[in-house]
Amino acid sequence: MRLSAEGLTWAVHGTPLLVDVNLTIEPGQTFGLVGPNGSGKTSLLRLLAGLNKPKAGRVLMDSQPLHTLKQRAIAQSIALVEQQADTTDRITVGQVVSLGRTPFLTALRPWSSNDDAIVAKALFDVDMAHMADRLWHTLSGGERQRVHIARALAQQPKILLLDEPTNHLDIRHQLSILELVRQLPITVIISLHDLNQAMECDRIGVMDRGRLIDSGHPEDVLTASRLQQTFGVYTHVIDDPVDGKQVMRFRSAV
Ligand SMILES: Nc1ncnc2c1ncn2[C@@H]1O[C@H](COP(=O)(O)OP(=O)(O)OP(=O)(O)O)[C@@H](O)[C@H]1O
Repeated sequence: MRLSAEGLTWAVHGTPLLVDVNLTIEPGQTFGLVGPNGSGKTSLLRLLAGLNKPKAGRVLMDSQPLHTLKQRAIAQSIALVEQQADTTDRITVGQVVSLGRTPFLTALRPWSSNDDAIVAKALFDVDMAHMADRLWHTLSGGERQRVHIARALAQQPKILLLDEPTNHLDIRHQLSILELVRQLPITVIISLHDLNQAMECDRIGVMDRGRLIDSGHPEDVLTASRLQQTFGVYTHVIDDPVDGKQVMRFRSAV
């Protein structure tokens, strides 16, 4: 499914936080969203997920404007993994992931063994199957993050939005989650602070002070001059002698 933003603008108490964002992500692409702290990545993801309403502009799923759809219909196509999502309920890991099936359940279509299988697969994919019966509040930060991703996977979305999904993960789980989402045959938008990891995306967009200032192929977008201008760092680009891929090393510009 294609996801587009047309002239998206968002403000809080008169302060513009997103300004005229135009973006199209083609079906099946993995789009990396990068930018300094406070540049608007989370704000954009929440608008793309239909959680906040734009002051101007619109979001389209294929040709369907998001604002014409009910939240349940949006949740049947779009899943968002937020940076900070918490619950105080006494709820198990398996129950959290089962919530991903909610948009599809009705009186005529109650929980079935197919839903059990989808939840089990989602837990397996994030390496949390062995903790299905653990209480949520006993989990570590990284384990919680993997469960949130599993809940979104259980939603079987056509578009998956992930807000810094690897920030609490150890390196093995960072790599396996990124590999997992890249291989999903769906449209993925993922905000990342690790610019070397962002290089693995099909396309990249750079946010700066509420604007999408550049987008395109990673090597065209994340140039040394862009990194100096937008992130305030000097960058050395090195060719990895093992696989020939480019690796960035950063040095403070001040
Ligand atoms: N509800 C709100 N009220 C006031 N300001 C807000 C609100 N939500 C976000 N902001 C501000 O909007 C700006 C963009 O925030 P946002 O969370 O979208 O940035 P980000 O790029 O995701 O940042 P980070 O990399 O730190 O996660 C920030 O300056 C933030 O303080």
